[in-house]
Amino acid sequence: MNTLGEDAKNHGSAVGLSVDKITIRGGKPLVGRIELKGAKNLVTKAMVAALLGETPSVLKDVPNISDVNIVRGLLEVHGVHVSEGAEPGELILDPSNVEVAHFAAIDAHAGSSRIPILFCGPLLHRLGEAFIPDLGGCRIGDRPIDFHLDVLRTFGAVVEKLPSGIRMSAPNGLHGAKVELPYPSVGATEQVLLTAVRAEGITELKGAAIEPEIMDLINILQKMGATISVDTDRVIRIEGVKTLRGYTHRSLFDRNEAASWAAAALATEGDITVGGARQAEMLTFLNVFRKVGGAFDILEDGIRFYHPGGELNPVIIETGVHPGFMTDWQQPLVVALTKAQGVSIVHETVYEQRFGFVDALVDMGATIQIHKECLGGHACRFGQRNFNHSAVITGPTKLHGADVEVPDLRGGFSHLVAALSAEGTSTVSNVGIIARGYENFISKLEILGADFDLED
Ligand SMILES: CC(=O)N[C@H]1[C@@H](OP(=O)(O)OP(=O)(O)OC[C@H]2O[C@@H](n3ccc(=O)[nH]c3=O)[C@H](O)[C@@H]2O)O[C@H](CO)[C@@H](O)[C@@H]1O
Ligand SMILES: C=C(OP(=O)(O)O)C(=O)O
Repeated sequence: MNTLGEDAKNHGSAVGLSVDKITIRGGKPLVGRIELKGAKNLVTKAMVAALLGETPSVLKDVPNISDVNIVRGLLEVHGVHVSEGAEPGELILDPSNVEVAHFAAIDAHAGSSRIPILFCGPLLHRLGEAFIPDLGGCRIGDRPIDFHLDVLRTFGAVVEKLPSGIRMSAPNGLHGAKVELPYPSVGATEQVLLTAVRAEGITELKGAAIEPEIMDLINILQKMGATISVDTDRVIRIEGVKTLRGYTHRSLFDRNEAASWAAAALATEGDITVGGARQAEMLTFLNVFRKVGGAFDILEDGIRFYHPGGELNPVIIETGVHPGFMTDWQQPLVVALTKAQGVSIVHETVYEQRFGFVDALVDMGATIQIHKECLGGHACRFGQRNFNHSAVITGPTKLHGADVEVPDLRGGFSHLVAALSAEGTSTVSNVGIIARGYENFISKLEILGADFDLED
């Protein structure tokens, strides 16, 4: 992300959101039902996968979020024809006329998403060359791309660092390989999948990430004609094929958005039914939600999350790769933990700098200390490395209104939740960033009875 304000506005305007600030009068429980669409962390990759097909793909439940618009723009720059389908949230992606795009055009469309790096494998197969622009995504750590570049080189890609960015080519084609990731990176696993499916020969990936969004990407690639097996112990085998066809697919729901609204229900002492949420992909979250003192009912078409009354309990959470507690779930839940009776710990083991959002919560009256040590019980990659990656939250504290500025996507949602649960009035600015991953969040707040005003 560049300067926060500029970035936030870009995100908001990309989805028709013209506001920058929300003034929230807190202390009112959020109550009602909202509906989810597809997962930001699947839909955007599914759109890239369409590049691999010889025929058009149809993707359903695509949310109106700015990351989707960025990927759409990048596909269009490469000659993919993208149109709306018959049902709301349906996209038709026709890759019949894929063409080389100029670096400047790619850079202009890359925006602040991390997805452009996943275009490499498909574009190398289709066009023999690809460019990687400056990547965005939340600034919650260094977020290097070394695993991606190493993997692509192993497949036979030639990587050149030019003054304008990174250029990639495959003069001898791409070949299946044995690959082992040093850490089960979601993006690098997707890089391997999107490259190996059309590489010559067999790829064996060890140390793969196995998040539900990755499994759904595998579903899509299998529909396209790929042969992929997921073995035990994070091993994925891919048999490369010469051609793939388009797919028709309804995206997995956004489990990160579901967890955010669940935390909002708990922190505001409310009752929110999240239509489209499913139990299986949220098992770990649901266990923690219950331990904290939240209640949930699994419905046929969603999950009802509510505060059943009584006190909330402190917990110790370590974020981790699936099936662990997802790093994108902790921020709104930290707000609920400020209301728990006692000391909670959140040990962030996925990103080294993901507690930037807590300063605003402290300004609102929370008692949170951040430590460099690994406090969850296990040593992680960030221990002994000077990173503030463990949070100690002492409750219960009453939050009061304050003026706060959204630092990143999930941190931003946690600021909304804090303001909604606080006594008095808060102003949350830079809210456009939230549009990167939360579809229609302002209408959803309205539906749930939040008391707020919007400002440009
Ligand atoms: C668009 C998308 O799907 N974003 C998700 C994806 O991000 P993303 O795919 O970027 O996350 P990764 O799983 O790759 O990153 C995990 C860790 O690996 C490190 N790493 C990664 C790649 C690399 O080349 N070198 C390296 O060191 C990262 O810095 C980080 O510390 O998975 C994360 C972990 O579930 C989620 O929080 C993000 O919401
Ligand atoms: C970190 C996140 O996403 P991204 O990888 O797109 O920055 C997130 O969704 O919380």
